[in-house]
Amino acid sequence: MSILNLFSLENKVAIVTGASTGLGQGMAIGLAEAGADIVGVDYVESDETKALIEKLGKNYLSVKADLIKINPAGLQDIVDQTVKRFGKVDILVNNAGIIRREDSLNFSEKDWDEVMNINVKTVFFFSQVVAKQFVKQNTGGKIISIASMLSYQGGIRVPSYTASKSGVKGITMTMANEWAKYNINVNAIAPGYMATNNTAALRDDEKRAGEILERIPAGRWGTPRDVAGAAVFLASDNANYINGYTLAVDGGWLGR
Ligand SMILES: NC(=O)c1ccc[n+]([C@@H]2O[C@H](COP(=O)([O-])OP(=O)(O)OC[C@H]3O[C@@H](n4cnc5c(N)ncnc54)[C@H](O)[C@@H]3O)[C@@H](O)[C@H]2O)c1
Ligand SMILES: O=C(O)C(=O)C[C@H](O)[C@H](O)CO
Repeated sequence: MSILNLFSLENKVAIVTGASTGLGQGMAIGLAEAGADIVGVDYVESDETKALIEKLGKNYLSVKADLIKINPAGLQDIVDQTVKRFGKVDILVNNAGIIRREDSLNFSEKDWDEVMNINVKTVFFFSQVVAKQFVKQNTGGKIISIASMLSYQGGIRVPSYTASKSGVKGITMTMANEWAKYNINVNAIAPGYMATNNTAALRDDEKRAGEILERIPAGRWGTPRDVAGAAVFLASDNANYINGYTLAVDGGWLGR
């Protein structure tokens, strides 16, 4: 098989959380361009994502769910809907995530719990129910979770986000260690500073936006398209021997 064919996701089925906008939409489009049908899970359904995927000749199933409040039974229900529609699951992209900004002296329990729930607890339990499905199918599969620069650094006024993204990097290694024997690859992508809703407050703050831009060796903020190629690679057979790794897509930020 040629190296280019090994990038193909033809006949694969990918679940992408937070596919309605931002990095999730970019990765859903990238995976569909590589051949996958997509199940987009979001609390806001997007006609735009659906239209863009269908334009590529791929199927899009939209599942509405609040990933802050969902429990493992609710996540299993999404897997069941996917299997009912497409017969199987091959790829999970745990992308949906939120950030809450407040001084650590004043940070609330609500902002702690909501961020930890969606950014790390749901990532773990969605991975668990999808991994069980991979074992049942006896196919192996790929799990990709979205980490952050704040998996490596402290950040400012974002304690629960930093805890959650450090957690994503950690559990990526734990799950990879345990599930490699089932041909399941669990990896993460750590995007740098990307121009999406997640960073709107940073980009609105002229001083902070300037400091960030000045520190990015690439000299620009990242885009959803920048992470799409990394997601396609990690979802493909070219990544079969990569496990437990967090890949920075950061314009060089961490190297500086
Ligand atoms: N933008 C960045 O600079 C950056 C950097 C590193 C990591 N990330 C991470 O990338 C991921 C995607 O973020 P983004 O930048 O595209 O942000 P975004 O806010 O543009 O997109 C987040 C998506 O998740 C969905 N979502 C939010 N809360 C949800 C909920 N409760 N239930 C279901 N869906 C929900 C939103 O509707 C949206 O489609 C997040 O995990 C974020 O932490 C972003
Ligand atoms: O550093 C901050 O305040 C951030 O907002 C972090 C970004 O959202 C992003 O996660 C960096 O990878």
